[in-house]
Amino acid sequence: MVYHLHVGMEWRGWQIDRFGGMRWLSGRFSDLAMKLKARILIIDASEHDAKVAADALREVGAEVEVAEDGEEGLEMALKEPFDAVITEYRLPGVGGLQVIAALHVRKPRLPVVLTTGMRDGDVAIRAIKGGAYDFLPKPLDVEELRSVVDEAVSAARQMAKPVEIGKVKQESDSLIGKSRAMARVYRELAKMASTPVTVLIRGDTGTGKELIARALYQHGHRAHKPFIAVNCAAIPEHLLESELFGHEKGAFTGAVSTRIGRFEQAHHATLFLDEIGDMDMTLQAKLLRVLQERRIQRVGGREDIPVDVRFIAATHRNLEEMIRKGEFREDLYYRLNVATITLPPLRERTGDVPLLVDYFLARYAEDFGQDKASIATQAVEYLERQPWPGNVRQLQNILRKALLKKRGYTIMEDDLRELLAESSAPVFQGGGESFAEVTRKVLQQAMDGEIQGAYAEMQRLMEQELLGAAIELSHGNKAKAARWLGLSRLTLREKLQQYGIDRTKD
Ligand SMILES: Nc1ncnc2c1ncn2[C@@H]1O[C@H](COP(=O)(O)OP(=O)(O)OP(=O)(O)O)[C@@H](O)[C@H]1O
Repeated sequence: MVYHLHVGMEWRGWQIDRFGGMRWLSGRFSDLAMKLKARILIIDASEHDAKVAADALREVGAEVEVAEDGEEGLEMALKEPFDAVITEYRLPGVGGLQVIAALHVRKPRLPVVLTTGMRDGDVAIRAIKGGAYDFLPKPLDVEELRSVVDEAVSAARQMAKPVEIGKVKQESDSLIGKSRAMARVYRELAKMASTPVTVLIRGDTGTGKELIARALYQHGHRAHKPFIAVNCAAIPEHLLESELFGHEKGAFTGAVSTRIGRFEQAHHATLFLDEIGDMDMTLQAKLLRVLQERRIQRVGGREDIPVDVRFIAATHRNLEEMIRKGEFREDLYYRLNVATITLPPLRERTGDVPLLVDYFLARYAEDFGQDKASIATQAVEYLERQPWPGNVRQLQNILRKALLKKRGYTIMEDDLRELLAESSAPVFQGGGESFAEVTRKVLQQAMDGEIQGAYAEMQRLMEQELLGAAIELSHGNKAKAARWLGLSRLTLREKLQQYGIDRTKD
């Protein structure tokens, strides 16, 4: 049974999941809006079922191949490049679980989703323990199928798309930057990748924390096993525990079967806990126990299950400040703070801006089918002088927009000035847009892939607007502004810095 909560256009959210618990599907927009650019293999002996799944995925842009039995499917999956595989449990000859086991060994970075019409919860457990990425009951729910496949495809890309450090290669993502601060990051990265220690990656939004997490994984000793990422901020608090720890049948109303959580799924592999600062205090305590004891109990379970996981965590939050406010556990902080990589904000390494500009322009020119992109020297210098509250992500988005706007003509300083003014205009006031219009605009940006997560973006816009207005009305008097806002002066100063709002005096 699926309940869709439609906010605005295609928001897909709450769902009574196939294990009977509430589940936050992906927190992203419908694949219909997103367009799934992926190559998927469906292994199913039922022509009807294969067609239903294939049509549902083709409709959103995926390229789909179908195999009718396990042997053929396995051969295709091993030979050809796919982003994800969907296999039925019951197949003539080589069964679905065997397909999963074989691919887990030979192509551990290829996510495999098991489908079955059997109501036996044991199949799901065996599949996930055997290395399946996820499990879908039949008859398939089209939206659920698309959502799970979309997640699987992004997981596959996170694992398989190489992250090059300091150099540019086709078909790879690159960490760009020659500044001293980035050189330090690369050194830390090299040192920590080959050790099993838990690494905490810190840095403002858009500074490249996810890239670093992928690089740590790819250059680490568990690169031949899966990389499982959980965004703690994208999953509602009360669902996060079950997502991580799993649950036993009957653990809570509606938990109709046992569910394997991400910790267990990441046994012998790597688990990336993104936005760890957004985890609530109770769960922080439970996470600390996992880090110390390396064993878990499923929600509602008694059995201690050993988990051998390499943890990578990331946050853009100021954990020290959170500890002071009683929002983050100090013991967990000390546990996590042993090995850290801190990414510098872009405004502290403006010397890297020209390199990033070259890199992104070349990439986007290729994506947009343009021969080459050109940008005026003054325009690059202008970019070097900006505060970049959204860091590399913001720079990347501005360049993308500039390229689309100029369609092959040289990008000038004025173009960038205009685009930056648009993107950082005080949307609620000066822009003359209503709250509803802004909301729609932000949702549209998320659908276009310009921003990651409309929720965080709205929060950022509101904060920026509120702080900007307070500073303006107080004529730059931070103490006054802080009082009006009900924030400590320290918090306000940090936030102003984060958003690059100055014009202030203490
Ligand atoms: N040093 C870099 N070189 C090249 N691209 C980068 C670099 N840093 C960030 N990016 C790009 O900027 C975008 C944002 O990076 P990423 O998602 O890793 O940031 P983040 O720190 O995890 O942000 P958030 O805290 O908002 O999740 C991505 O498209 C990433 O590829």
